Amino acid sequence: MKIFNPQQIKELDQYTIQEQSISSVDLMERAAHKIVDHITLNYAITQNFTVYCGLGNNGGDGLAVSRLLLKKGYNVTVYVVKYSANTSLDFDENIERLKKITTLRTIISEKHIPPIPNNTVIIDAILGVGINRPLDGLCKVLVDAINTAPNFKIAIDIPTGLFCELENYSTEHTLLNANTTLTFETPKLPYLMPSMAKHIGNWKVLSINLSSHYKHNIATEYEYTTLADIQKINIHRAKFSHKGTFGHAEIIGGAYGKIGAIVLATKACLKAGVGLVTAYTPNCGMQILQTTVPEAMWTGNQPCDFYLEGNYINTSKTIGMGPGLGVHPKTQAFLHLVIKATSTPMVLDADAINILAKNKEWLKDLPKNSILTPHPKEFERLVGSFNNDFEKLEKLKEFTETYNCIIVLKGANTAICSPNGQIYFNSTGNPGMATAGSGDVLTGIITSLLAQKHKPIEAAILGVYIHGFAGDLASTKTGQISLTASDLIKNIGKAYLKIKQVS
Ligand SMILES: NC(=O)C1=CN([C@@H]2O[C@H](COP(=O)(O)OP(=O)(O)OC[C@H]3O[C@@H](n4cnc5c(N)ncnc54)[C@H](O)[C@@H]3O)[C@@H](O)[C@H]2O)[C@H](O)CC1
Ligand SMILES: [K+]
Repeated sequence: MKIFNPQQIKELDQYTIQEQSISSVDLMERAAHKIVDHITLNYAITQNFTVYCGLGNNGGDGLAVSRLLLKKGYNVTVYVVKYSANTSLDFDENIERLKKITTLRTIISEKHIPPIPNNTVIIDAILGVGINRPLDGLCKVLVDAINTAPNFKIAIDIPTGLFCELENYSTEHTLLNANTTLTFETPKLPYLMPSMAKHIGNWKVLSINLSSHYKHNIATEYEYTTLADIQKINIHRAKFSHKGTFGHAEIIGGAYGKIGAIVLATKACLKAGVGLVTAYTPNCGMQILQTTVPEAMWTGNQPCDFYLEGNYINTSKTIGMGPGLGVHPKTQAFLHLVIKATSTPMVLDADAINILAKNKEWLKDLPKNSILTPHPKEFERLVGSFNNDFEKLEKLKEFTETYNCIIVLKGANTAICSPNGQIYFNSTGNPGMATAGSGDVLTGIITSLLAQKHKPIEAAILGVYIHGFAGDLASTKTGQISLTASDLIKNIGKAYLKIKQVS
């Protein structure tokens, strides 16, 4: 699913109006119905609502929602927030429609903000994507008052005060803290940013059938990977395929006391469908590997605390490297040897990333389209610090473009950035996955998909989706708190089945 910027949202709106021969006020009505459908599903008729409406189309949405809720029998108090003299045409039309069924109240200055009763759900329709400057005056004081109130808050489209682009953004600005944001057609970029969660709350995309033609043809910098996107990827197995068809992966890592990381990555690699897998560990890993993963082959490196360059034999296997590797100086030299000896894309995780962060001049030796899977701290070690999540995304693009690689920046809504700077946010997964070994499982899955000849960007997107999906399926049995990395591995198969089932 594409993520549009405010300019594209405006164009999409206009394009739809022409393509579907629908008036903009009717499009607003369609949007309002979707909001009201959500509200009627979630709130009893006894619930009171207080709706704050601005003077543009976001305010128009608020007026239309208020009218539809009143008609259904809800108790709704509507305030028009008079921060300027200008109003939009669809706002004006909706004022006329609403006036016929209720009395409108107006807030004209910061001195006249009415107290907020505690039994009411607040609906924020003050400003939407049309925001072009930080909140000040009446809007700022009102939003501060709403934020102080303990009431549940629903934002229409975006919480008032939020900017969807780096331009104009500052952490200093006031913005409304919603508990739920009901947004139209597409998630907005900030919804995928950790620092914005407290302003957006739980968000839901409501489709208002905007032009598929426009959506299909317009290029966007950001995408949100949904099940429908994943189902376009071919995971079908042909009848006459054999294990050689699905590649040979080599998982390199582990040290004394950290062999479990390689066990997890190797098992996950198999479960994700690779034909053959070899685990490359220190000698102390051999028995453990052969006992816990009999399907895997083992090859190794003698000492247990570091890796020896002399022992490495370059093969044509697809390499996933890093879990439990350690950062001993000899291991660092070994990693450099491996990346120089490899010409096909590889997966680098954990200590492999930490070693590269210490030796940035080696990054240029990475095979083209290699996939690095840092967590936020590892990412910061690679690219340096940043002031906010918008800047983080800029650094992400800069890095992948400079080093011709793919970064999988792990977290809620993992961000996957391609070498041309396109960013794909993942939609699966849950906080239960923030557990030991979860990253090792991901390394195994992505290496497996690369070995199976998926294009590197596809392997990263699909791998991250499957990993999160397995986590969601596992948590229905274990709950999030008890979820372990082994539970993820057990659910990889089910995740594949679900993806295929509905396709
Ligand atoms: N395609 C869709 O997704 C649809 C969206 N709808 C809704 O329309 C709004 C966007 O409406 P718009 O009139 O463009 O902008 P706003 O209502 O957000 O803002 C109005 C107006 O306010 C001025 N302004 C900007 N910043 C400030 C500020 N800090 N203080 C005061 N005033 C400000 C500026 O002149 C703006 O133009 C979208 O979010 C949806 O809710 C449609 O209803 C359905 C289709
Ligand atoms: K709003």
